Amino acid sequence: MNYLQRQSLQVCPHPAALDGKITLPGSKSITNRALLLAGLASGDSLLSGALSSDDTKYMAAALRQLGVDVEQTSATEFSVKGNGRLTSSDEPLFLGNAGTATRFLTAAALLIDGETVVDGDEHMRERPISGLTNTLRDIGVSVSDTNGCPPVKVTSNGHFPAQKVLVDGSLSSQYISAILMAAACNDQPVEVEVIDPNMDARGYIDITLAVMRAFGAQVEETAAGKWQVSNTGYQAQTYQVEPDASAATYLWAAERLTKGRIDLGVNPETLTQPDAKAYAVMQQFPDMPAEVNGSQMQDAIPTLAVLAAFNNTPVTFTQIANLRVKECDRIHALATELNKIKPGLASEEHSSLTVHASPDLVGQNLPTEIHTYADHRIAMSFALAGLMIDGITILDPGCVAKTYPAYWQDLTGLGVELV
Ligand SMILES: O=C(O)C1=C[C@@H](OP(=O)(O)O)[C@@H](O)[C@H](O)C1
Ligand SMILES: C=C(OP(=O)(O)O)C(=O)O
Repeated sequence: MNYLQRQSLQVCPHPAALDGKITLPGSKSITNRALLLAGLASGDSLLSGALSSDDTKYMAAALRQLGVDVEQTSATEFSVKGNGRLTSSDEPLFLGNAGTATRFLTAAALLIDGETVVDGDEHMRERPISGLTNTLRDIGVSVSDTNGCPPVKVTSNGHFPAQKVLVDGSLSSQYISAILMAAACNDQPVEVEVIDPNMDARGYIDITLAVMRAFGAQVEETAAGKWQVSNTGYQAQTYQVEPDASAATYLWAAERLTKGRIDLGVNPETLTQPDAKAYAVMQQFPDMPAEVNGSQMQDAIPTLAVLAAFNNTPVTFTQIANLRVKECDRIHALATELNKIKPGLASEEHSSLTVHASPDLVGQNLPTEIHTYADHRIAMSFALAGLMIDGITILDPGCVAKTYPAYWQDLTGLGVELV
């Protein structure tokens, strides 16, 4: 059954314990960093445990356009043959709605001699990139964006033009990651500093630094939010990608909701991605705390919010304003769809979301069509509500292909019925 092509899927309730074993997809964040750095390196890299999904396919295709020989050699492996530089493409790079690929390649375009156009689908064209394009402009790069969003055009002579860069990462940490990764290919060391060192999603910067170092870069954090990036370039590697922590959150939540045991083959404490922090919060279910600061585990908030609908007491997720500029306005989408299930179930503020817990929802018949806003995380998280409530239908279930194409199959493998 190809669930990705269905217009809708109804999730049949499965209040009994979900038990089984799932092999998680590889981390999107790490796969797209490793693909880029392998592409910037000279020599043959092999990435294993990698994610094969829309986001990584767009990154791989763009790198091919830029002269890198990238081949997906199995469901979880990419072979990447780089020649130490990217070459200009006559055609725009089309990156769908992959924020990582779009932001990382916009900064990498500095290393390309010529003109590079970075574009995405209609959703990506509404996601801000001006924090990054303004930074590039400040260091003398000729760059244009479209009302602060893609398409972006970068014209460069192939050299990173500055030794000091100040980045505003307040709307997306990906801008900072993008600059850091490109900086190692300068012919001089570069100092990268963020305007606010108490940034959201700091854990993604740590992932960037880890993958950079794995590919031979030398980066030192000289003060909070300030890094000295040496001009090492990158070396080809055999590299193992860790499983995706954000994908794991759906299964951790399914386990808590159904009091089951799903073997994901990985200890949450060993995962380096920010969303692994959500595991500890979920372990407190059905008594999750009244306030959860979401700034350092942003992609896990849809999962936690749907779980919170079944908590014993209300939960407010704070410091999550950036959720408004993800694949959709996730605060609004979560509030709207939770309220469709039961009016008053959620309320939103600019940078927070309160889920007014209602454990009595379990076992009720509440026919509800969940609009998913082309957002994989809205689809995957609301499927969890379908395990507990009769009548939950997920519209456009194919949107999960962005990061977890096997999601529906994996649920059915655990015994969940989808109609
Ligand atoms: O760097 C990354 O891999 C990511 C950073 C986060 O985005 P922002 O930096 O835009 O908050 C996160 O939401 C996204 O899924 C992946
Ligand atoms: C925000 C996300 O993705 P992107 O990499 O497109 O920013 C996400 O996967 O939740």
